[in-house]
Amino acid sequence: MLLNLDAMNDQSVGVPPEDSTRFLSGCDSNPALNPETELNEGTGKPVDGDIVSNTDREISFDQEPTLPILQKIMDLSNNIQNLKKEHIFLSSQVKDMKADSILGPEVLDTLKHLNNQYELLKNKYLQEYSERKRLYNEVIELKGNIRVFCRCRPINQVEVTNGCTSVVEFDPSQENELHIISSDSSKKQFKFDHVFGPQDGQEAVFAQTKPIVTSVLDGYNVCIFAYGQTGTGKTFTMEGTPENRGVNYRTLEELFRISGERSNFMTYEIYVSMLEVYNEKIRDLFVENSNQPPKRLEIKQAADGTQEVPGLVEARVYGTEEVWELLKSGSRVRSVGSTNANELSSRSHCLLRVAVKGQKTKSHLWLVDLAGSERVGKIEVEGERLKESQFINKSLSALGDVISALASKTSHIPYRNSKLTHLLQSSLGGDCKTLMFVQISPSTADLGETLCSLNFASRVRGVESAPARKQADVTELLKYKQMAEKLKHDEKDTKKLQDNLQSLQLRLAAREHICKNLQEKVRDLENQLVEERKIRLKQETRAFASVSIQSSSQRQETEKTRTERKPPLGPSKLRLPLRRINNAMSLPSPAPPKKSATTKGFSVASTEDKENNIRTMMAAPNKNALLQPRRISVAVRPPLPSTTAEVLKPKRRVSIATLQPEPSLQMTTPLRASSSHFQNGSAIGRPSFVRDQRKARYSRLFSPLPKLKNASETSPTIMRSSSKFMGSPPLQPGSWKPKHPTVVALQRKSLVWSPLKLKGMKAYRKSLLLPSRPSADMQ
Ligand SMILES: Nc1ncnc2c1ncn2[C@@H]1O[C@H](COP(=O)(O)OP(=O)(O)OP(=O)(O)O)[C@@H](O)[C@H]1O
Repeated sequence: MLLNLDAMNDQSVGVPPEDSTRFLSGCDSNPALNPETELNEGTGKPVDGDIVSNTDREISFDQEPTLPILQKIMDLSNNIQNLKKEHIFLSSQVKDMKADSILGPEVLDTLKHLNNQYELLKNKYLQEYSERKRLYNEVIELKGNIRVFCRCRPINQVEVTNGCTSVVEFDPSQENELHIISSDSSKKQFKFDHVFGPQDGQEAVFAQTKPIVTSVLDGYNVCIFAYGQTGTGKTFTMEGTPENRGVNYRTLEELFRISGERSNFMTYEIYVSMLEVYNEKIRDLFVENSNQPPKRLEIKQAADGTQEVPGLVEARVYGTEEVWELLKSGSRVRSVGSTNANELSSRSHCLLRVAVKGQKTKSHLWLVDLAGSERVGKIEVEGERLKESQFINKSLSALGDVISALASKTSHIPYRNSKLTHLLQSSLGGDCKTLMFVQISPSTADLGETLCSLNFASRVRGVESAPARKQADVTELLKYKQMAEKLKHDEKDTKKLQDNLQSLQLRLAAREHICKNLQEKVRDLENQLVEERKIRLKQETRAFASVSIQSSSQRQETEKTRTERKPPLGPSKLRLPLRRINNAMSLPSPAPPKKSATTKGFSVASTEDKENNIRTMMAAPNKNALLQPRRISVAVRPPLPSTTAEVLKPKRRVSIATLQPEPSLQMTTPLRASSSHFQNGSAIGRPSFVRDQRKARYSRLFSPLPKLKNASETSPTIMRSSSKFMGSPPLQPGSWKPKHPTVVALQRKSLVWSPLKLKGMKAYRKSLLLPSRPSADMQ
């Protein structure tokens, strides 16, 4: 700030110039404090050229006292200087802050980190968004791509005056069905995806519609139309009134809201067009009526396969108010006419097209207010109105055909049968979503038309949910249901099997335990047997030694006795052949046989059983029956033709008796001796029962072999038995030689035949030899 001191001097009255000069000279010495000096910003030094030379204009204030104004100037100059200093200081501070704190590396790092986080969150959000979109779409598809809502308007004043009543009944608990009371008081039920009653406002309607319309932002084509008789509220539902705005306005409002929400990562452009199809002609409703004839619009197929109307005005919209004005202007242009059903009846189909252009997508939403569907006769029209009605009906029936074809998934969809369906082609079918509002009147006067509309809507919905689609769903459901039942059943079975397995395992464990015990017992018994055999062998060896000494003297005597006493053998027919022990027959017994030890085909009866069998056998009249080969206890002997008393006598083993070796051959086996007591199947010349059975047995076993005079002396039975048992040919004195390996072995070896030798006959040995030893004589 420069002060014009010359001027000041002129104005200063009574101030001595000397005093003034003195006063100012102090300020001059320091240029920074000189109010006239403009300091260089930053250095605080005076700017060159701004230094004021006070020598030229020295002012002396000596003569006059300092004026108050001058004092004020001085104060202000001081203030200025202070402020300048402060400014310089603050400037340097700002410079420092810029360099260090604001854009320092830490701040930059933080910013970078935040930026990364932002990108990450943005990507996550986009992923979630696409997933939500997919799920949302699935929900819509599950509900059905073609959905039908029914809306019934309230009964109006005219209808009340005319005495009409409501024919529609709603069940508040069932929001998707309604009943129509017919003239005969019968009720007809209709079901839809949702039913709106007279009390349901525009908000409630749009709440159900919203999920479908917003699909357009996700790239789906959507078509919503209102169908019904004239005056039932189609225009009210779609356009609404300023107080009760309809689906069209609310849809655009919602689209703006969502696009605003997504504006951070997605940008949408929204365009609207409005047209009507009147008498099969397309008219642009955004072109105001003028005196010129309206431009004729046609439908063309675009390169991407969509239907376009070249020349149709498409207005980009940015907000709801703008939309409302456009809709109003379009509605004004629409063709309306007065019918006796509606003062301002829509005589055309009004279509509002909303095009949404996303970053990669472009989709269309059609909001259609159809012309009244009533039958021609109903509204008593003629002339131009009649023609309109015919066009309307034709196009509505074409729409019905298209929806039916879509729902039943037929290969040909008749889109081109009307301008309406042709226009909607790319928004009807495929993965497009379709919603139909069927508007009805509650009045009794409109019952016929109401039933017509409801039947049409039911057909649309019913076909949609019938074979092609719903049935597939039902089949799938049934399949899952069956699978679930099977699974349940299988689980039950598995549980049962597990229980069974568990019990079997327990039983097995118990059996194993028993088995182990039995094995131990068997082992003990075998050991016992071995011991016993050893003892017996010793005894037999001793007995044989003593017997062989007396054998020569006794042989003569024995033979003589045998020849005298031995009765001839019975006829061979009556004698039963000796059988293999495992092929022996059992005797028929009236009583079931008692439990006996059985080992691999060998049945060993108890002593009591054997006796019973013998008795039964004796009593059996049919002897052939006895010959039937059956398993028989080796303890049982076949009956003999001799007396009962003889039969009951203990017998010697036939097998032993049949062995007839060469007389010359000196047999060392005790088997040879056994036949000496056996003649005609009965033991002769031996005590009937010997108390010491073992001794008796030994004596029998080791008695000298009988001398056979000739072959004729040998009983055929014996021969046969012998041959069967040992495989030896009929005996020829002096010529017979054993051929069978067993016999040869027996002759060579000094051994006693015993069932003990049989392998695998543990039970046999156990029961026959050890525990019931006395029964051995029965063999
Ligand atoms: N749900 C409703 N609530 C209140 N008023 C309704 C309702 N639905 C229809 N209206 C009224 O009924 C009258 C006829 O409705 P609107 O013109 O919408 O019928 P429309 O089906 O479009 O008839 P048209 O086919 O002849 O154009 C209007 O006055 C409208 O306000």
